Amino acid sequence: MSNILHKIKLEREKQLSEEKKILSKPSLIKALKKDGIQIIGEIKRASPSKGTIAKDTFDIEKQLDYYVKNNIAAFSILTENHFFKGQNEDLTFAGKLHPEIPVLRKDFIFDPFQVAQAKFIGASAVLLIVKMLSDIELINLHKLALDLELEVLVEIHNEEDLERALRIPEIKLLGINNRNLDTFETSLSVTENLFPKIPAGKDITIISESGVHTQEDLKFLESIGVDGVLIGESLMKTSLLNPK
Ligand SMILES: O=P(O)(O)OC[C@@H](O)[C@@H](O)c1c[nH]c2ccccc12
Repeated sequence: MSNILHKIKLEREKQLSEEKKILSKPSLIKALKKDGIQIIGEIKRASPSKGTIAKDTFDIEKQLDYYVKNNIAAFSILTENHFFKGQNEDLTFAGKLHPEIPVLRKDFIFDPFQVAQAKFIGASAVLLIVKMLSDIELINLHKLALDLELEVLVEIHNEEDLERALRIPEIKLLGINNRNLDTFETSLSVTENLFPKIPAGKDITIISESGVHTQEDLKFLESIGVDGVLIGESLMKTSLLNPK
């Protein structure tokens, strides 16, 4: 490299690290590693299995405050519009209102553009659903996210998904989805059965997703040993935590 290019690069590196700091977000994994079972509270206005979930009076600011008051570890914000009535603006809003809380972009990601977009709308982490992606897509999208300083929640539902997820280099965060996406049925036994098959010692943070409705469900999942749970419907519809 010519001398001047080398000098410019050194100078530019300093400025770039400042620019990166401006976009840096709190870590979802760190938040999940705290003692006790951690809760990720989701903003889910609707879903293909339940139809409309949010009442007409739904106020996202109030809902986020309710989560924060009850010490949730992170927000999960659906940004898919057609089936889940989500929007990118919800995510940006949550991140600006509570900058200390990590935000997971809950969406159906298959295009590298969506990963970059997650960064620029303010996410701490993105979801990759193993079943939606080929091995090569999984590995490439995962790497792109890490390169952009985003964390990745890799979602699995069965042993085949788990095997494929474990082939992703540097996998750090796994989500066991209790919902069967063909039947929409949820069963916590999905977590009960898959959790022991995840190799210990790889330092993988593990959460259980979907179908958590009661304090007993929470206790059961805590007894299995997951680091956290992701809850949507029950938090949107009822006061599963403390009264709103
Ligand atoms: O509303 P529930 O049953 O608490 O589920 C929340 C969350 O796990 C669910 O919304 C979900 C899990 N994986 C997903 C992937 C895409 C969209 C949504 C999801």
